[in-house]
Amino acid sequence: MRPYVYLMAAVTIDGRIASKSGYSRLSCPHDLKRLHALRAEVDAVIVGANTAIIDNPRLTVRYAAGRNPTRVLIDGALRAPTTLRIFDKTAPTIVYTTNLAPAEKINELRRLGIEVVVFPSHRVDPASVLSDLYNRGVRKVLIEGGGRTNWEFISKCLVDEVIVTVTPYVFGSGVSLVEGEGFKDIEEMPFNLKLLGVKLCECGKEVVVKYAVECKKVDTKYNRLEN
Ligand SMILES: NC(=O)C1=CN([C@@H]2O[C@H](COP(=O)(O)OP(=O)(O)OC[C@H]3O[C@@H](n4cnc5c(N)ncnc54)[C@H](OP(=O)(O)O)[C@@H]3O)[C@@H](O)[C@H]2O)C=CC1
Ligand SMILES: Nc1nc(O)c(N)c(N[C@@H]2O[C@H](COP(=O)(O)O)[C@@H](O)[C@H]2O)n1
Repeated sequence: MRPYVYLMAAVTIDGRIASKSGYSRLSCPHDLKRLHALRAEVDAVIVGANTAIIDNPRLTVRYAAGRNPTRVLIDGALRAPTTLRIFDKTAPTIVYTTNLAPAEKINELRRLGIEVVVFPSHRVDPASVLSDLYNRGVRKVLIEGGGRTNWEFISKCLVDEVIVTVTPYVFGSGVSLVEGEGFKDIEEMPFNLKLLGVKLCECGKEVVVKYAVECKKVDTKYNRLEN
């Protein structure tokens, strides 16, 4: 079993979530309120190593009412410095890493009270992350990027809902919403996207688009949700 999975991001009109320099602050204050309201609704928020290192995010609920979710970091080689905000005491944090992680860094994080799960391989398996979170009582998850992490989950049909805010900017290069090996055509996509809604942001400059991810083939082991 796995939790229900949301993926949320703000993109430029050319589909970038960050510029070539790593700049990513795209959302207006209204959109940030939506992000924080969703954080308050879920039990856990997932980010990848680059997002943790570049943004140094808090991943807490500040612009909406509600409790902080558990923060989840996927960091294969455990590159994230222990001084990052994601390791502070404001909310629990779980790190998923691999056998590439230095033992001393794992111990350092554990001494800080961080839960560290080490996969016995060179890769973190996203389906196993979700099933582990489910076993810890997590029923709703928000994936907050970046592009590579989004690919890891969506390419395996491990996302249920995508919420993208299109903002009035163009980067021309940088990080796309989804960054991976890619699909050669729409037939190769393992899912269909069903439009759930479109909303003009309160700021009048951004558009929020919501899609349901419908898997073409349901993997009974990993894609099964609790009913
Ligand atoms: N505008 C927006 O809404 C948002 C923008 N962003 C931006 O996105 C950018 C970062 O995106 P991106 O560079 O794609 O990086 P990610 O944040 O997705 O991090 C990718 C790294 O995480 C580790 N990782 C992810 N999945 C796995 C796995 N299954 N197994 C092992 N390691 C894994 C890898 O580290 P390693 O290579 O060490 O193995 C990988 O290189 C930042 O600039 C950030 O600001 C982020 C979120 C939202
Ligand atoms: N939805 C969304 N819109 C943007 O414009 C963003 N830059 C992000 N980024 C995500 O939010 C994290 C920062 O969180 P804190 O404010 O520090 O709590 C960042 O790391 C991305 O995951 N998202």
